[in-house]
Amino acid sequence: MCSSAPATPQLLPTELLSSEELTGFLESVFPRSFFPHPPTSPKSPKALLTAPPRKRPFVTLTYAQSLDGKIAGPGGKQIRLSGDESMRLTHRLREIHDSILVGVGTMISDDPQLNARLPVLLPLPSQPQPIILDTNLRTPTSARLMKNYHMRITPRPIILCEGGEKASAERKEALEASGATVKELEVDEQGRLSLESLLKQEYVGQSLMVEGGASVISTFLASGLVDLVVMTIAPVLIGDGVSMLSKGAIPPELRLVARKTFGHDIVIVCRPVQRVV
Ligand SMILES: NC(=O)C1=CN([C@@H]2O[C@H](COP(=O)(O)OP(=O)(O)OC[C@H]3O[C@@H](n4cnc5c(N)ncnc54)[C@H](O)[C@@H]3O)[C@@H](O)[C@H]2O)C=CC1
Ligand SMILES: Nc1nc(O)c(N)c(N[C@@H]2O[C@H](COP(=O)(O)O)[C@@H](O)[C@H]2O)n1
Repeated sequence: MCSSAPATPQLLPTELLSSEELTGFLESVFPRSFFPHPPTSPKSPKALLTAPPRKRPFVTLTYAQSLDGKIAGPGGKQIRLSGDESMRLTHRLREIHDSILVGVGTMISDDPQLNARLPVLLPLPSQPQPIILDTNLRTPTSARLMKNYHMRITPRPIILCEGGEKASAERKEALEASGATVKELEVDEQGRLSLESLLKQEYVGQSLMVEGGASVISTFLASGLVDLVVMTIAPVLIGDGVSMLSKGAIPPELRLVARKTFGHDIVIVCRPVQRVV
């Protein structure tokens, strides 16, 4: 007799990855400038003292997907895809980047915390600066990012919106009162917040971790501004759901940099290369 599928995949237990092994993997794929100090040292001195001058911040795009290329369930429902080991990798990535970015679609669906809290919550100076691409200021004022800011768990989030007459003074005021900083950014020809312009902003620091969702992943990949893609592939099938690339997205070619098994998941690290037409 046929029974319905379990909500959570029934997987065999695996060994938890050691901290040294995790660090070793990251050191093998990221530039040296990411690891000058012990992991818990504050971010700004790290960035100021050791990073070599770059024309723009280092951009890491990272997300978790199912075997059928989905990053969320039907209607954008958040799904825990990463196992414990690859989730720890995500949190180490958050720790080593100066800033972390999501789009407003993710803010509305997931209400993410975007902090480094695994295996333990890191002190405020080691947390990345949260940045939200939110053209029309749709971020809920009740977002956990604001609550965490008030509890001194994460830096005050920066919400980026379209400027000029289209910016709603009322929404801006409400979001600032709830604990965010709202800043305006140029828009590109498609009317999206300009990624080129974003990467010139001082609050991005020297490294940006882009976590999604699908639209943001797609525009960053098409922009040619991504240095490294770190994707976690979980051994599950979702079926109906949100694909990692939006409809019509033009992805770049990718070159494999590294791959490693993290528990039940495979983490693949790639470098985008310009597509030769
Ligand atoms: N599995 C994973 O690793 C992740 C999954 N997700 C999932 O992704 C889904 C959300 O994805 P989307 O709806 O596509 O929303 P999204 O999070 O990509 O936000 C898109 C919105 O950002 C704004 N935006 C402004 N400038 C932009 C630009 N230059 N490029 C792209 N967007 C720009 C626009 O208002 C746009 O509608 C959720 O279901 C969430 O659960 C999100 C992050 C990671
Ligand atoms: N690495 C990873 N694995 C998954 O299985 C995921 N669903 C996600 N999602 C991303 O993480 C955000 C949630 O962050 P918090 O745990 O609230 O800090 C979510 O919004 C996605 O960006 N990532």
